Amino acid sequence: MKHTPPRTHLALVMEFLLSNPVFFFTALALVLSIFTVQVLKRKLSKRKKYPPVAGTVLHQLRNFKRVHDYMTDLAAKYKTYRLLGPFRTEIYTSDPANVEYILKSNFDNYGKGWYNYNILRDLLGDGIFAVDGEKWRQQRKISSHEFSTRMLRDFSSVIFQKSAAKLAYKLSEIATSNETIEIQDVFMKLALDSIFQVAFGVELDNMCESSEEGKSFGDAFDNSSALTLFRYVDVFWGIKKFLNVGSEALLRKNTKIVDDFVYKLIHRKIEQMKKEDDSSETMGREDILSRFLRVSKTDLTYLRDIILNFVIAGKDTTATTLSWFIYLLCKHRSVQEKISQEVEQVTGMKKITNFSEFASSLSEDVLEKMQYLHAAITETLRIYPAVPVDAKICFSDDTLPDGFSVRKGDLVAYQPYAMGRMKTIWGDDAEQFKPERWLDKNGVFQPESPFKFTAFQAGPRICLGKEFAYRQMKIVLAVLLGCFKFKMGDENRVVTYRTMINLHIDGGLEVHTFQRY
Ligand code: HEM
Repeated sequence: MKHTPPRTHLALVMEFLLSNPVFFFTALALVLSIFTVQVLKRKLSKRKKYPPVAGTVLHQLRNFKRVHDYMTDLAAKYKTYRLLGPFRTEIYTSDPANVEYILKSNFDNYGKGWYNYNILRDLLGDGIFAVDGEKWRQQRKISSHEFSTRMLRDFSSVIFQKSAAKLAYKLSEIATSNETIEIQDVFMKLALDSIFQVAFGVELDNMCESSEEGKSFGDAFDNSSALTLFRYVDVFWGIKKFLNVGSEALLRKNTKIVDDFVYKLIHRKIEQMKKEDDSSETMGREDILSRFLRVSKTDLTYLRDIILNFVIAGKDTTATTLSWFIYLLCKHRSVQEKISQEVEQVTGMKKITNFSEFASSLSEDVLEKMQYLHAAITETLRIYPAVPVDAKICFSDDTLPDGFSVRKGDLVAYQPYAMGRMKTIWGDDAEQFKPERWLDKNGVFQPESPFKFTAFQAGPRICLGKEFAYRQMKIVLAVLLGCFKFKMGDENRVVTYRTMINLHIDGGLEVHTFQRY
């Protein structure tokens, strides 16, 4: 018997195709089109244009102390550029069209991602700052509703007025001595006290340091925030956490103090509310925690995460902005004088001795009339934005409006600090402090596109506390400038920032205060 060698699958397929010409040509066309698509794809991907490489993350590290200015210099050369890093490419843009694209038009493709979540979750949990997708959407929805209620607005205004008056009393003591006061530290304490009271309905009184518990929470809270941010530059943090050593052991200890305090307050509030339910007295508690407890029976961890995220969001941002504002007014005495005059004109009050009464008179209608003050706060944020760089992770390969491509996993950041200094955006006087640039000829504030003025981010994730922050800052500053004059402790000092996530004044700001009249 003739032995026929076994035929391979390929031989069988070829035999079948040759005996069926229709199949043969169809298969040939299919193979050719797949091949053509592959070749085209390869050509197209070769044609992809990536942003110019402006350096590496090592250059960034070498310029760490002045990193925002280093990146501003790069931004003046390239609107969009790349820095190469060991784990990912970092893309920085100051082009408003790109900013609009990543923050709004293609919002779903840019977010916190696993990278940020992993770093932030020990402190922020599943709070709004750390998450994306459905978890974010849900919290954004309930929180924006809460922030827009009249109840919360009125409740928080009273807290801001009281804390501004308290600060005024403290400054009036300094004004009669020849001493200086470190105003950034005072603003930090004031901001924590106010936001904590709005969030939990409890007075910490950090500013006057009268409560031991409040002080130890305040310290632990600051330490946990700083240690969490340290993870961004510490490549060994994961191992240190596993071994519970060094900065990670400290972080665990401090987060525990924060958690114990917060859970105690939540439990206390639940007990209080139960008692009030029994006696049908449910009104009068408008802090965020009470409102959340009333509308939903959510689990305690989630509640802790939601509320603690507000405290983190609202503290350093407001405090640093107030500090830079006072610094800029010390450097620009004529602006300081104009604001004081505006406060005097709008309120009709000149020689103010009762600070509490004056602060209580600062209703929303009164604040609305302070257009120059509004412009000066906005101008401060343009030059010294509380969040100087804000990075997202790209979720899938993409091309930005300027034609530059980005790859999945790349870090893509917009840069409020650099953008605030770009002549292409603000004109030749970009680096000058000029509140007038925000006013029309009738002195009415004119907002800019949020994709140019990016201090509050933009798009669906725009800062939720923007109006809240303006209201707080306007109340505090109207009281301070209605009552006092400010001068730097050391006029010759070169003031600069400390490189952190928020733009703090390095070493704080010592100022002299004087009664206005
Ligand atoms: C000068 C004051 C402030 C500035 C400049 C500012 C700026 C910002 C920026 C840049 C972001 C985006 C951060 C990110 O990418 O995650 C943000 C988000 C946020 N801010 Fe503010 N903020 C200020 C005050 C506040 C205050 C007082 C609150 C609340 C009490 C607040 C609540 C939030 C929240 C909840 C988010 C997260 C929004 C989201 O992811 O959907 N902010 N803010």
